[in-house]
Amino acid sequence: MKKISILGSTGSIGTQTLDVISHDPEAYEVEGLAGGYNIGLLGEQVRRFRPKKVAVATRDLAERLRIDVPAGTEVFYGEEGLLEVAAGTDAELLVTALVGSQGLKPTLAAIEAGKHIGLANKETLVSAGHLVTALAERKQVSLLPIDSEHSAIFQCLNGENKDHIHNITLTASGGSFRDRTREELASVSVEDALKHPNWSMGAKITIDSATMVNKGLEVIEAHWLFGLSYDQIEVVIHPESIVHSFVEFVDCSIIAQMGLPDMRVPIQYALTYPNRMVTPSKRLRLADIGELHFREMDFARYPCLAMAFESGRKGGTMPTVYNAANEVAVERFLKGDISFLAIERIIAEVMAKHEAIDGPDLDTIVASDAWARSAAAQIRRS
Ligand SMILES: NC(=O)C1=CN([C@@H]2O[C@H](COP(=O)(O)OP(=O)(O)OC[C@H]3O[C@@H](n4cnc5c(N)ncnc54)[C@H](OP(=O)(O)O)[C@@H]3O)[C@@H](O)[C@H]2O)C=CC1
Ligand SMILES: CC(=O)[C@@H](O)[C@H](O)COP(=O)(O)O
Ligand SMILES: [Mn+2]
Repeated sequence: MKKISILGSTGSIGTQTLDVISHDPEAYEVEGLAGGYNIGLLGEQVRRFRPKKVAVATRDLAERLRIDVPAGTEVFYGEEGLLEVAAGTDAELLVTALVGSQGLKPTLAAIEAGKHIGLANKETLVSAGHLVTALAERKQVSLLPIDSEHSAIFQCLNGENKDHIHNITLTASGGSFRDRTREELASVSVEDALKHPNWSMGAKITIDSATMVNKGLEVIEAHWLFGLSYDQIEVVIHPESIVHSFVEFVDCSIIAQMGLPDMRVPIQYALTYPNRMVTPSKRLRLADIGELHFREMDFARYPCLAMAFESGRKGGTMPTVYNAANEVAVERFLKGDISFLAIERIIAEVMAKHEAIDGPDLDTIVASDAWARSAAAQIRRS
C-alpha cells in the first residue's frame, strides 16, 4: 500500500486524485488531507478515506469539522495545519494541489521530511524553483510532475540521456479566448474567461490559461523540473490538447505523449511511477479525432508569455514577483474589480518596479512575494 497525503484535496486536482485512489483502494492509504473552506466536501472525504490528519483554512472551520469526523482523525488549521498534513504523517508521497504560492512552505517541509512530491502546484516551483529543487536533491526525493505537459515530457524522457535533448515543446490550447483578437479582449467577462475549451479546472488556472500566464508558469516549471535553459523550451498552440507536449532530440527524432484531456492519467502516473496501471479514463482513438492542429505562438498576442520568459531569464526574485503579481491580478479580475486586459498590465507594472535579487533565500522569496502582492493590489483599475 502506498501512503499518500494531499494538500488541496477539495479542489479539481485533489478530487481527481481521490478518484484515482478510489479505483484501486487496496493500493493506497490516505494519511492526510488538507482543504481550505469547503468543509462539507472535506468532511465527506474524511469519513470515506479515514486520514489520520486533516487541515482546513481557519480555526472556526476546524471546530465545525471536528464535530463531523471520526475519532481517529486529528483536525488542524491555517499554515500550521498545512505543515502537519504535508510533513507530519507517515505518507511517502505528498500531492501538492493547493493553488498559489501558499504551497511553498508546506512543500519544502514535506521534502525536508523526506516525502516524494506529486507536483501539481506549479506556483511553488515558479516562486522558488532553486530552493525546491536543491532541497529535493539533498534529501533524495523525487519531484513527480502532475501538470499534464510536464508529465508528458517526463514520460518522453524516460530512459533518455538528458544530453541528447535538443529542445522541448509545451503545447498550449490557447485558453477560452484563443479565437478572439486583442481588441475583443477589452470587454470579455469573467464568465466567458472561465469557459476553458478542453479542461475542467479551478478558476485561477482557467484564467491563467486564457492570459497564457499558465504556459508562462509552465515554462519556468519545466526549466526547474528538467534542468533546461530557456532557449531549449518552446511553446506551440495546439487547440485540441491531445498532444500534451513533446521532446526533440539531437538526432531530429521527436517523442510526443498523447491522450484525451483527462488529468487522472498524469495524476495516476505520478502515484504509480515507475509502474503503469489500468485507469478508468477513456482511450484515445486517433481515427476518431481525424486531425490535429498546431500553430506558431504569437508573443504579441500573448504578452504574459513573453513576460514569463523575461522573468525566468532574469531569475532571482523576478519569477516570484511575476507569479505573485499575477495571483493578485487574477483574484481582482475574478472579483470584478479589474478588466481582463488589466491582468497583463498589472504584471508588467509590478515587474518594471522590481529590482531582482539574485540567489534569494526563503525569507527573501517570502518578502518579494508579499511586496509584489501589495504592489499589484495598489495598481489602479484602468
Ligand atoms: N485543475 C487542473 O486540471 C490542473 C491544475 N494544476 C495546478 O494544480 C494546482 C491546483 O489547481 P486546481 O485543483 O485547479 O485548483 P482548485 O481551485 O480547484 O483547488 C484549490 C485547492 O486549494 C485549496 N485552498 C485554497 N485556499 C486555501 C487555503 N487558504 N488553505 C488551504 N487550502 C486552500 C482549496 O480548498 P477549498 O476549495 O476547500 O477552499 C482547494 O482544495 C494549481 O497550482 C494549478 O495550477 C496543474 C495542472 C492541471
Ligand atoms: C491540464 C493542464 O495541465 C493545464 O495546465 C492545461 O495545460 C491548461 O491548458 P492550457 O494552458 O494549454 O490552455
Ligand atoms: Mn498544464
